[in-house]
Amino acid sequence: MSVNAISTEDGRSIPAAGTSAALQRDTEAVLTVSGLRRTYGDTVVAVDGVDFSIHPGEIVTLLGPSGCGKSTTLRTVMGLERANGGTITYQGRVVESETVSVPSNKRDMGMVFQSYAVWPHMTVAENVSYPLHLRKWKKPRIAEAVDEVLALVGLEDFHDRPSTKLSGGQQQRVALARALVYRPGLLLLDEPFSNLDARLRDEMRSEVKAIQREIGIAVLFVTHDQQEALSMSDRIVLMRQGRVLQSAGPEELYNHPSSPAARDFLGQTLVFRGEVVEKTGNRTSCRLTEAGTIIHGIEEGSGRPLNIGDACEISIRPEQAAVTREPADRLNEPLAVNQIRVKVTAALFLGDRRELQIVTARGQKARVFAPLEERHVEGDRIVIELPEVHVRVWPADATKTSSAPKATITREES
Ligand SMILES: Nc1ncnc2c1ncn2[C@@H]1O[C@H](COP(=O)(O)OP(=O)(O)OP(=O)(O)O)[C@@H](O)[C@H]1O
Repeated sequence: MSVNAISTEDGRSIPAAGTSAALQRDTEAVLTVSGLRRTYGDTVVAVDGVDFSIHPGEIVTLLGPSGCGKSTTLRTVMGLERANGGTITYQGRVVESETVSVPSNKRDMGMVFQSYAVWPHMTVAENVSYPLHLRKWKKPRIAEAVDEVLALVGLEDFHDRPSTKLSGGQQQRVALARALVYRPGLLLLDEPFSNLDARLRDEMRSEVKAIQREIGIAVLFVTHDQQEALSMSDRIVLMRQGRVLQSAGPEELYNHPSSPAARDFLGQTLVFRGEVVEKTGNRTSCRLTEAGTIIHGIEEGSGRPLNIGDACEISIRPEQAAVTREPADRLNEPLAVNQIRVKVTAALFLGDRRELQIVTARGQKARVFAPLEERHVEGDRIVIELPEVHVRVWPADATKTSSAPKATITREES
């Protein structure tokens, strides 16, 4: 499936990603969305001043909870919805603004929907060639482009297969081939894997990413699935209530969320309350409200520096908290810094490790992970260690901007 160059309708040859020609490609944004606004009637503000851009060869993902405006943003980029404000610039020209709205079929973008939208009365090749007939390509070039794209998505042997005789994953590949066949400058993917079973979804994620890397196309991807966003994206635009909360690479977003809302949406978090007792260099030390233990950590985000005496929140990702091997007879002794004592409420075998569901002295429920050799059972009292390098300290009132926590996110009951 290796492709060095891909051909376009007018016979141009576009360098594939990874080739030296591709390295010289234009680094200007393929797509720039600025101040995008979309309302429905007088009451619904679906998109409220969204800004982001996509550079050549990048996968940018719009991620956020249901109803935050992801699909509306994507559909407005595609030209299926009109904007009420802001500008969309694509390949150097404005395609959407107060005065301009280029129709979707003139935008040279490919789109794959959640419901594959493969036409049942057509064969694979007929489905895939359809956009080329609409664009009045000549027959020999259609045949060539269809063969090329079917090879790209691994369907070269399914050319004449009726679309009804395809599995879900194969239909999704047909939809992808149909979106790519005219070599658009941008591929839009709206939750394309959500109808597939878990195994196939994993497989398709890797394949789509490999295809994207191979042809070097820019992608705007919409999902509400954190794992999908983290594994697929070069950059994630995290949205909430029609606005951008934070835009960053997956690791940056996960490790350095700029607000509790961003932190709590992406992944699980253990959160404790406390008070700042010392600040030295990068270290902020807090006394935990519930145990009196001192926790050292790194101050994070939210703009307002903490002072000694301020109420604060201490957070850590569960996988970064370690279960210590504290002997049972020392369990009543004072704790060292960055330790907290908890009780196990359930121990689950996950195959490669154990998940311990825990509760703190003040009733906060959480989960941590332990190696297989740690055979804790319900009712055990254990000590968990919060390594300083992974502990983040926030102003306590910063949570007021936080979105409602998901079921898996735990926070201290106040
Ligand atoms: N045609 C419409 N008429 C009225 N309100 C709409 C319409 N389309 C979307 N909305 C509203 O706009 C908001 C954003 O919807 P949108 O579909 O963009 O969210 P989303 O983040 O893609 O959600 P999901 O992940 O559930 O698809 C929601 O409150 C939704 O109810």
